[in-house]
Amino acid sequence: MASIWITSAVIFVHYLIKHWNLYRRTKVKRAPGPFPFWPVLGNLPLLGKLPHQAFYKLSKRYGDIMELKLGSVRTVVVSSPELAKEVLKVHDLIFATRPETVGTKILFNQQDIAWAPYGEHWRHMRKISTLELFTLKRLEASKHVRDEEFSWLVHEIFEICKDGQPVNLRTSLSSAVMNVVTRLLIRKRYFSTDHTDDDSQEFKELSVKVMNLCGVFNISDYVPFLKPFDIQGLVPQFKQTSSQMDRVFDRVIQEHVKDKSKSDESKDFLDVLLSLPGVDGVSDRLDDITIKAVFNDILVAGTDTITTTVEWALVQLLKHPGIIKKAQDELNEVVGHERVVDERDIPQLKYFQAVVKETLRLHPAGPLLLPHESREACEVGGYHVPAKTRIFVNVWAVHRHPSAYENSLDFNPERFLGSALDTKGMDFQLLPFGSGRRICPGMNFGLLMVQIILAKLLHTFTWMLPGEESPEDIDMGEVFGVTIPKAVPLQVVAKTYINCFSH
Ligand code: HEM
Repeated sequence: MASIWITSAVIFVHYLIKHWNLYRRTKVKRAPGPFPFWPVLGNLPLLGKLPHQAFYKLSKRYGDIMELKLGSVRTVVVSSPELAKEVLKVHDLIFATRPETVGTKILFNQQDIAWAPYGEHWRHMRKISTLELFTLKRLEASKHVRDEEFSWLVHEIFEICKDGQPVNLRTSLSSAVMNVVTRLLIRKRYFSTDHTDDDSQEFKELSVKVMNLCGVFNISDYVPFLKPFDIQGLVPQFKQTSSQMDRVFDRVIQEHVKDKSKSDESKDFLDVLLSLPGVDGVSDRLDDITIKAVFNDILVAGTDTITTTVEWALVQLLKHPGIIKKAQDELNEVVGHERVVDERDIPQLKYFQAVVKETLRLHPAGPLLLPHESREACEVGGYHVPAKTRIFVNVWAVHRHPSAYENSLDFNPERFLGSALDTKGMDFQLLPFGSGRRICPGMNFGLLMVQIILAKLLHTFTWMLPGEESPEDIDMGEVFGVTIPKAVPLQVVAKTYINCFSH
């Protein structure tokens, strides 16, 4: 027994000396950071359950750029607007790739947009997404889908709350958002109480599984020698979900291939993808693997992000009665009580837009963006960043940086009134959608969805907490996953504000 302890101690001391010497011998200047104390795990134990918050706290000690060792992965984290600009603008091309992870390799074969490494395939897919899928024309053409789904959402909330019962807002929101997304993708509506057929059930279960698996932390991605052991038992789940996805999407693709009778206006995303030539420039259509991967991207990236943002907006508004009143007064002034609010009203709703920006500032759905990786060595903030370093832009910290905002922890939409700051990736103190080559391609769609849902909720209802609960009691805890939702889903009671149920 004693010999095991002595051997372990010798290995540990050897490890410390090796790292210390390595640090001292390095000629180039490396960013400061905590000593990678734990053998094998390095700094991983420092991250806890909310890595964006852990990085934020560490940045207070080590600075706006830090280097850490997560398992065996060299990682640099930047936390200020200036350094975010260096990574996403000055060195955009260098940081334009993604690291490979076990899950995304099995689930998407890295043939999607979000997890594809920088290269020909990603460029091609990105071009398709901007020129064919997320165009202004398609956004406008799909307005009726949003109008229908969100007026059903409002009715559903009305029905649940009409006798004073609380609604779990997240459940209702996520079904409505999922329906909009699946209607755009394949003209199908899966998420409703009257859709209980096997297809809908399988699709619902599958989307929940994909979402959960995409958000899971896999130790094998950081400690590669653990990969063959798969100690969390994730690989069978990835594989099983991947083949279930193949089954579901094969069915949908076959249905679409058979039905060629659609007019241009009635084409969905799948029709568009099926009409495009293959990435290789030889095949007459995109291969099924790529199509399925893009579908998954849109389902994962385009649903929870919206639901989470709207839920946080309402939480903040419930905590700030003066702000919700101002937003509702503005809606009443611009829209009035005779009709329902419409997407076309949003440009006139200046205070309301500021509320949405302030929500995206304090609650960015992707607080660390997606991980970037350096394709070659470069310098950031005067420090050397070697090739193949993982980069996290901690926008959660950037959005709280004292150089960017006064009283940065306060929820205060007024800060955006009369300010030209926007969320389109040009202002590096406000980056909820990222910036540069990897900026969110669904940005306009996502922002519009958040705005119109929130506008409808505020215009139609007054909102109250159930029972004796007071705004101070609202739990503000977060959980880390694909997005950062509230740990405890918000329960609220909605009372009708305008009478939109009589017509
Ligand atoms: C409030 C809504 C949304 C937010 C806050 C959001 C945020 C983000 C962020 C932070 C990234 C990573 C950027 C980076 O790594 O530098 C991203 C990427 C992405 N988003 Fe969104 N997103 C939203 C909605 C959507 C929607 C609606 C879609 C599609 C329908 C979408 C599709 C994507 C895709 C495909 C990527 C990967 C881009 C790439 O790697 O080239 N997102 N999004």
